[in-house]
Amino acid sequence: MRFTLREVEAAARERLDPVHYDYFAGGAGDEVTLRANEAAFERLALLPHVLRGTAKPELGVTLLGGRASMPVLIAPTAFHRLADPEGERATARAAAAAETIMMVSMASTVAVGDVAAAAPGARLWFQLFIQPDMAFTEALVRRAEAAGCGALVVTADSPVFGTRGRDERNGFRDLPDGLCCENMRDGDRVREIAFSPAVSWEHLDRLREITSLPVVLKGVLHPADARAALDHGVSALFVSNHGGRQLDTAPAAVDALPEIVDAVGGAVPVLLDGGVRRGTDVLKALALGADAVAVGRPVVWGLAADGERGARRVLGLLRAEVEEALTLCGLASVRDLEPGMVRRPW
Ligand SMILES: Cc1cc2nc3c(=O)[nH]c(=O)nc-3n(C[C@H](O)[C@H](O)[C@H](O)COP(=O)(O)O)c2cc1C
Ligand SMILES: CC(C)CC(=O)C(=O)O
Repeated sequence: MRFTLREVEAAARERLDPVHYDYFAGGAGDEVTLRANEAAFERLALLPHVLRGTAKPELGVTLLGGRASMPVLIAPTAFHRLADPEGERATARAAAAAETIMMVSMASTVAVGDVAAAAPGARLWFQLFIQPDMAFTEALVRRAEAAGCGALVVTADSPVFGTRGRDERNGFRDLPDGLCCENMRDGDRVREIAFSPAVSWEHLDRLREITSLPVVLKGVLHPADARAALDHGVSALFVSNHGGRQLDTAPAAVDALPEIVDAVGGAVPVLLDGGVRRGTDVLKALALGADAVAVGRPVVWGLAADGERGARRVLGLLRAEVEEALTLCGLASVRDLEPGMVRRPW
């Protein structure tokens, strides 16, 4: 039995090809940001209340008109079939069982429509790297709409693909034969995902013109960009440094959160990912103003360790930890978390 996310990761590591483990685990540059994401949570202390006379705490949240049974969502990660033959189908079934939202990566190894078909009742959002070829971007949007996705998660932190030393040293460039980015099919070819520094706010405006789906802007760290995003009509902001895989030495996600929350001023929901490994991390992010968090690697570790069951286990562990931490903090609901409950001990 695996009792913590760390144990799930250790089990995944044993089962994965080391090259694929490194792809999932690694970060950009010296992995400063990768380490900082978890370290920043550890540095924060939770200040509990006592004698509140509460009952079993309420964990549910409503985001963009949809409900999640807990404030822990599944961040978009690529290539799930490297971790498990069922790939994103298994992840989506685990998401449906946990009644939480799965963000399906544009680089999924199962097409988004097939992910939806495999997991009736799953709440899916589609992650998009805006392609400079807006006609193809529109085709992707239509696939996401047809699959019933409830939002587009536009990843803005990847004008180029970050350099990950582990992948360079391992020579990991391509997916094994038989696997590809299924959403990138275009007639009888599979397109490469384009990462382009030319993508701008104008592209975001054009995207909003071609779809009525709400847009979640992912990868925002600068408060000025959060304000600009509001001017461009985004429906939610997603504080993220891509799990330390893009700009190394960008701040830890939870350290960047308060300024973004301040800039947003409650106008739209704020999400966060990066380094969430414990229920107490979830409480800290919510106390500092996030409406929900997402986990990337932990779900991949669950998948690699034990397929759909492993992904369910990860989500179940996080749910139990959030519930226990809320109870120990004397809170009746995730909504009762406030900034005064988080301290930097020094
Ligand atoms: C293996 C892997 C693949 C990822 N693929 C994508 C992706 O396709 N699109 C995207 O927007 N973010 C991607 N991310 C970033 C995640 O959405 C998320 O920001 C990050 O994993 C959160 O950090 P955590 O892994 O510490 O939870 C990926 C991250 C990992 C680890
Ligand atoms: C294949 C990539 C699009 C996935 C990604 O964003 C990542 O590896 O961080």
